[in-house]
Amino acid sequence: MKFLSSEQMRDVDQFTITKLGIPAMALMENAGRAIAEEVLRLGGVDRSKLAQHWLVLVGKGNNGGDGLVCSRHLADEGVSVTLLYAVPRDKLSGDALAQHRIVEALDLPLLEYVDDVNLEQSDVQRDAAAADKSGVVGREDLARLLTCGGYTGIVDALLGTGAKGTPRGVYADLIRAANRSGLPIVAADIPSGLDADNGAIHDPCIEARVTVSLAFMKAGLTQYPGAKAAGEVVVRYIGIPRALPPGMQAAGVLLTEESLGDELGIDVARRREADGHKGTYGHVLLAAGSMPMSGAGLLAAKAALRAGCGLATWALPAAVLPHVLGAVPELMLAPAGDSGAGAWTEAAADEVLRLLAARDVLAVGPGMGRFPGEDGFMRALWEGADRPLVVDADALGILARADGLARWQRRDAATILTPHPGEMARLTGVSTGEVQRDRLGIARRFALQHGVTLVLKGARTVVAAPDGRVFVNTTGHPGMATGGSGDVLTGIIASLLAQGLDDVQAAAFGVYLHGQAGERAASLRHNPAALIAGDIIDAL
Ligand SMILES: NC(=O)C1=CN([C@@H]2O[C@H](COP(=O)(O)OP(=O)(O)OC[C@H]3O[C@@H](n4cnc5c(N)ncnc54)[C@H](O)[C@@H]3O)[C@@H](O)[C@H]2O)[C@@H](O)CC1
Ligand SMILES: [K+]
Repeated sequence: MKFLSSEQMRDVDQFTITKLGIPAMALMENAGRAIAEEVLRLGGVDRSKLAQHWLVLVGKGNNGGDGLVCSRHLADEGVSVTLLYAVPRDKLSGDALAQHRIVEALDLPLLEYVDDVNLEQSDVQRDAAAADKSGVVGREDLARLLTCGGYTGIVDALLGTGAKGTPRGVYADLIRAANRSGLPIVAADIPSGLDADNGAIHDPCIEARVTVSLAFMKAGLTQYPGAKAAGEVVVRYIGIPRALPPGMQAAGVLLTEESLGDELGIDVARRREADGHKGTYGHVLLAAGSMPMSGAGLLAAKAALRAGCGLATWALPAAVLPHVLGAVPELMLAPAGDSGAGAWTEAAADEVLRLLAARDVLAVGPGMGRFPGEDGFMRALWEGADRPLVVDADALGILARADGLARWQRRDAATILTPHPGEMARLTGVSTGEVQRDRLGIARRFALQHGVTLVLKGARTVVAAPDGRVFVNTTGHPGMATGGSGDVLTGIIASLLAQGLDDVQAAAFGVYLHGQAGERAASLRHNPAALIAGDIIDAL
């Protein structure tokens, strides 16, 4: 499933209206109808339509217009509706104003929210208040109206993709009051207060039970905390063609079994050749582990085998080898340089590169620790490995400290980096918070700039390709937030590369399989808090 940024959504709207000639009012009609259907689905679970009373919060733009159409359809279904406008009715713009005239002609109950502070300052609002005292709700009345009004739920049609920045004034009041009411909220298009482009939320932001994303999924609904504020996301067709206008590339694609096949050409059934042998499925070389972090190497290597590669060799400091010998009998072990205490050395890079000559892919980093000469070690692998390279964990730390992306030769073979948000922050020199506020944008720019495939881990992992394409994973489970989970992912991705998938395919399918295995592993536990990384491997 494709998702779009707010700017792309505007372009698609414009293309549909001006180039195709589908009237904006027709799109709004379909949008409002779709929202009403979702309201009825939510409200109908335990109540009849006649017993329901929805409060529809209406903003001044087209999002408000959607809310007005929705309320008209709800009323027609026999559901009671009350409209609460964020602005005086004559301040609605464009198509929303046209929709207002319709609901006015139908005599739907209508209230206007007036911020009491502004009441003294604004002539327009004072006039509006004077014109219809009974229809005006002040700040004092707002909480009482929402909590004691007997409403079934709230439709949030305050702000959509046209919103900029933090909700201001009356909008902020209405959003806060809606959240405090505890009533279920259905958001039109996006929860008001959400940044539709990156999933950041402003203060305040609607906390929706259901979000009805119109025409296309919006980028901001794919990432946390926006994904949480959105609740259940339903994408509804409103008459805008599903094919994008010529030349437009979606902001990203959600990874599902369907999109892995259609967009990335992956055989998700993972058929094996009837006459295949272990050589058919590739040979992974892993450089990982040190004393006492040998487990990271074991997890990554075992995950690689479970993900289907024909062979896996684990290169590790010689002194560690006796301690892990036989732990995974299917695995080959290769001692590589050692400081004497089970730590890596700069010279070990030569041995790793020698081993790589007879193998298909190199994964480096899990449990490697810090060591003297790490800069030279990593540079030798970065510049010398003429095979696909997966860089994870401690190897990412070396890359960041050495400023390798700027200082070292650009690689010809495929490169996949798999940072968690903290590692991404060190690679980019910004804070973890800044990374999390714009995961899609930061991942995309980084991949484009450095010519690598970037896997930015965390709930809804982002995969950014060197050509600017972005994918967001949909599988996974909070139980996977446990030590070693990332090592397992590294093994899976390396394994898929060894089996002939390209860098973007391996990264995308890797995060998908990893998340799916995590879901399965969590479901096998009485409480998913008990999930450990080895369970993910077992569930592969
Ligand atoms: N033809 C179209 O363009 C369609 C648009 N649709 C709806 O229209 C929405 C986009 O409509 P608009 O572009 O009119 O914009 P919105 O309705 O999202 O809101 C824009 C209005 O809110 C105000 N505003 C912006 N940022 C604010 C802030 N931080 N605090 C307070 N007020 C703020 C602005 O004054 C502006 O008038 C979509 O999300 C969707 O719901 C649907 O009706 C389908 C068709
Ligand atoms: K909204």
